[in-house]
Amino acid sequence: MKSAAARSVVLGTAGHIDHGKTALVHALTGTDTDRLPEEKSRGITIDLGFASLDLQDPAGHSIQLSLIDVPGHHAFIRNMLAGAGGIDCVMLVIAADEGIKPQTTEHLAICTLLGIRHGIVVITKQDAVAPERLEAAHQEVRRFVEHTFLEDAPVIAVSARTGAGIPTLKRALSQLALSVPARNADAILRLPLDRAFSVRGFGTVVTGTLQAGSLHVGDAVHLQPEDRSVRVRGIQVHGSQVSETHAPSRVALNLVGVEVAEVHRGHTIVPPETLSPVDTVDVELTVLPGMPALRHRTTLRLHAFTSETTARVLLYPPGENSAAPLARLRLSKPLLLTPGDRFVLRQPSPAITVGGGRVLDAHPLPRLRKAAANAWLEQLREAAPEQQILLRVRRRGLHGISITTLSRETGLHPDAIRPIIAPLIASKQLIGASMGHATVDHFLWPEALTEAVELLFKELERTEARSLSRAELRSRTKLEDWVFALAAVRLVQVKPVQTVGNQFTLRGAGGKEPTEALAKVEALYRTAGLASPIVSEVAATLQLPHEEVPPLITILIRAGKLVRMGADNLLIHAEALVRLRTELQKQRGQTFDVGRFKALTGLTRKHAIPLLEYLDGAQITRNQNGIRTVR
Ligand SMILES: Nc1nc2c(ncn2[C@@H]2O[C@H](COP(=O)(O)OP(=O)(O)OP(=O)(O)O)[C@@H](O)[C@H]2O)c(=O)[nH]1
Repeated sequence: MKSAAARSVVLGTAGHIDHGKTALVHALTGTDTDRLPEEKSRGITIDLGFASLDLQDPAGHSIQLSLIDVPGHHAFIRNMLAGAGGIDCVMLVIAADEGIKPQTTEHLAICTLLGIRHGIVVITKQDAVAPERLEAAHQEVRRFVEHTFLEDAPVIAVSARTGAGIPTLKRALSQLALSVPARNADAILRLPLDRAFSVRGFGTVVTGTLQAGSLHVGDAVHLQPEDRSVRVRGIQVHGSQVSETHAPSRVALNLVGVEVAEVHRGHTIVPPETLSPVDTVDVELTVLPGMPALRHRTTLRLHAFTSETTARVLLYPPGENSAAPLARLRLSKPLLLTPGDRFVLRQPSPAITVGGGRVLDAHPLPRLRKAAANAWLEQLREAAPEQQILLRVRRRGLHGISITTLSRETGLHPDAIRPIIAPLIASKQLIGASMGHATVDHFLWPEALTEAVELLFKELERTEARSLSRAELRSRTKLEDWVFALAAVRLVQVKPVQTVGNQFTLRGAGGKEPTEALAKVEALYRTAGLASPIVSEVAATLQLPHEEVPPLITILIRAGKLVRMGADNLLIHAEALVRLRTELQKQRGQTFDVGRFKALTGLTRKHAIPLLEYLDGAQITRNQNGIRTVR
């Protein structure tokens, strides 16, 4: 964020055609913002114009005012909207001779819909009217701004032609700039582009009003909605080369990695892998006074920042706040939107502004029932930032949410989310997990953890063996790795479950009353004696599901019924081993090699070798160069 000594504020003009906006910007800054030949020949503004004004606050600190001059002609409202979408405050221009006209009203309404709360009213062309008319214009203006955000704004009469009133206006603009609150420093870098052109020797240059964050020369950024990587080769702010710039500011960027034909107004620059375009948003609507209520399934034009698209309005059932109905907007083209973003809705024909609104959620969950989504939005719309985070974690249920997704959903930088979420974790309103990283970066609603534990427990109860390996339990419950890890820890704390290695077993399972499958497996090994089956053969022989056998074997090993031969997959029933041991003890001191052992026992080499190694390990035989002696 910039220091108070170099405050930067973006001011937009607004007002009816020919009321003197461009002339006023020229009188204030010396810049003629009408640059297009058609603008010159027709004497009207068609597209946005840009200028800057260096002011000082009473303490002598400099204020840089970026001015965006917008067209007043009703045919160019979409250009006006592209400019007004990113301003901090407005200068509503009204000609003394004409007074309030249709676009005076429409522009003020648009500024209100865009959430602009600071501004100034300028009565222009004071030189062209008699003092009585000027006085009447003043009164007309005062009545006009009653009950609007400009109600208490200064109203200053000027003449761009004679320069009268301009010094007073400059002082009022300094005051206005000081009253504008600083931009949200927690928001993710975002630069909606309003122009793209090519400059000989440099290549692609884009311009826009930096809404949030900072840009530095050399930054790797993404161009949305194409999600294209580009690099910032150079930055200019009001004609001066700079190495970095901070929101809010008017910036021109020289980009590497994109041709001029591939980038245009409506594209947005964001940091890589952060914000992404969306085509469905849940919003709070505002309908302008005098306009009929919006109908379900109406199609309108939506304007947000420098973007526009067609939006289909799907109304939620009317709630308590009938002045601001909730709706889902389906956009015909993905746009970059985050909660809190304002937008304007226009009817295509006749082209009029009907309303606008505020984005509540740009990532609605798919397949969520309408009533549930509606209830959630009703809570969200009034919620403070920390409550919003709680609501967002809670609605993810068993899936929980990562800090990256939370950042994308809220539009807030992860570093801004962490201090909000840390007290929520400390007070146990949320559960945090660190997936092997130093920082906690995944979050879960406490009741979701309880639910996950129940899921694991039920899964164990459902299996015949009452025992499952970690991998099997995880794949059956289909929980995210990190949620499973949290639930597995909690499972053994709160449920009658024990773990041995990677095996989860219900306590008491495999005890006095062996289950049917357990008995079958044991019987198979008992009958086989030393020539026992390998594990994969057990499932086939007994026609058991493949994955159920290892847990049963684990239970039998733990119960002392089966003995594992070394690291091999060979298991032998304990009774067969006892018989062999008794047999060998009768032959103490005798020697034999592998071949003789095979002949005596009838075993193949595959069985004989691990069994002999087991006997050596158990100190029943001693091995000297392949010749065993019975101890
Ligand atoms: N007498 C007088 N004429 C003015 C004054 N300001 C502007 N004009 C004239 O009014 C006409 C329109 O002025 P602009 O500044 O182009 O009006 P605008 O509001 O920018 O028009 P659009 O951008 O097309 O909406 C021009 O002929 C100006 O010379 C003023 O203070 N006094």
